[in-house]
Amino acid sequence: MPSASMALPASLPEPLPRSIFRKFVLMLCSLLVSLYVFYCLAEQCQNLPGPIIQSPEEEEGGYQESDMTIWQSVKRKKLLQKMKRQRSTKGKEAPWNRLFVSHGVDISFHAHTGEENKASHRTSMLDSTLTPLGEGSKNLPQAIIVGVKKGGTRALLEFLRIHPDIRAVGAEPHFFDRNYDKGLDWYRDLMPRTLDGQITMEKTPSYFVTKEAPARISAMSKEAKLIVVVRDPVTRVISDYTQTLSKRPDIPSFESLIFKNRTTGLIDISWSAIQIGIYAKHMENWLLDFPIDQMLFVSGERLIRDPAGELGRVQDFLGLKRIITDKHFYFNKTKGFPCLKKAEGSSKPHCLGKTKGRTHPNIDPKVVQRLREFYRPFNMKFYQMTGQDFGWDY
Ligand SMILES: Nc1ncnc2c1ncn2[C@@H]1O[C@H](COP(=O)(O)OS(=O)(=O)O)[C@@H](OP(=O)(O)O)[C@H]1O
Repeated sequence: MPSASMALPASLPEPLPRSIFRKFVLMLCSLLVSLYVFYCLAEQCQNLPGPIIQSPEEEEGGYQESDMTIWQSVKRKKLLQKMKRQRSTKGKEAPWNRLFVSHGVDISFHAHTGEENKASHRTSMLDSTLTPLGEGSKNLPQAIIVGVKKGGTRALLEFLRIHPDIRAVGAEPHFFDRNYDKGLDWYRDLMPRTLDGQITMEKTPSYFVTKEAPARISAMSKEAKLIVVVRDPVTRVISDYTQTLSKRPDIPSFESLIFKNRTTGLIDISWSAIQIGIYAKHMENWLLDFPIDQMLFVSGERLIRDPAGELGRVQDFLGLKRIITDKHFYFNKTKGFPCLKKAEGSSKPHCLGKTKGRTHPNIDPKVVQRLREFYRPFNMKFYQMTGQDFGWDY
């Protein structure tokens, strides 16, 4: 019988001595471990979001997990799951939690939102800034949904997010009203990463009524495209009141808030909810800094009746291919609103959360009529300015 060593072909090199081989494997392992640790640390730092102040007065509950949260890629989703796993193993004291606390920032969206929802908002904030290392760059927004409060701004943003060429920050940054002193770098850092040709967007409805907002946006970019979702000012003010009522059930009645003098029917224009609906007045301010063709006015009513039609106009305005069409929507009878058939990367239908589409209280028709009269001249002026009849006056 030939021995084992004799069976080896003569051309094979001498095997490495065991001790050298072991050292080599050990070094390789430690190199791989350090690379992995380095990667994890870098990834976490990259994805920590900057603080955002979200007033419960504004879009309370706007951006929930139950809302239409669109993932731009499966890769992002995987990363998020990984971050969630890391967070759950580290408990409540995860680094991003500590960061929010240490900044003293409350990013909850609703005064009445439960703790569970608050946690999901926090996750949503992370979602909106989550981007794998090296994928694209953060840019200042080229298009902003500037208003109006309760107009349908969340629906528009969430629908737009289906478009592969749009990347939007989920929460409202409130940069041009409340956070301007934080500077443009702070603002840019909130934005999601974009690839060449993709448009960065955000929405903050209170910009529309902020005196300084037009000049500040223009100072950032004279070419910025502005989108205003407008809604019948009468329904808008009732919606605004309904939102406040849901948080503070003890507020005075709608009637007592809108009238300065109930007997004479004098409307109290010092109430901010009334002021917001005087669109023509706010427009004068915007037109000092932006030409009208840089502004698009979306009908909040048509956004509900025919979302694809309004989305078509918005995509044209943004210079994008009409990718969002009828086939993306279905009407959810229970919700009473159009919803998305599926978010990207998901096969499930998605509706906005329960704070969107609340049942409004019944208001005395005479009071509604008085409000219609009040707004009519301002609406006429607004139709003239925009060249669009929104059909609120009949
Ligand atoms: N698809 C869909 N689903 C649900 N809700 C929809 C939708 N499209 C428009 N709307 C209307 O959006 C209203 C809320 O407007 P905003 O998102 O601008 O509110 S906020 O200012 O950000 O708080 C909200 O107002 P209310 O009905 O008064 O709750 C809705 O009427």
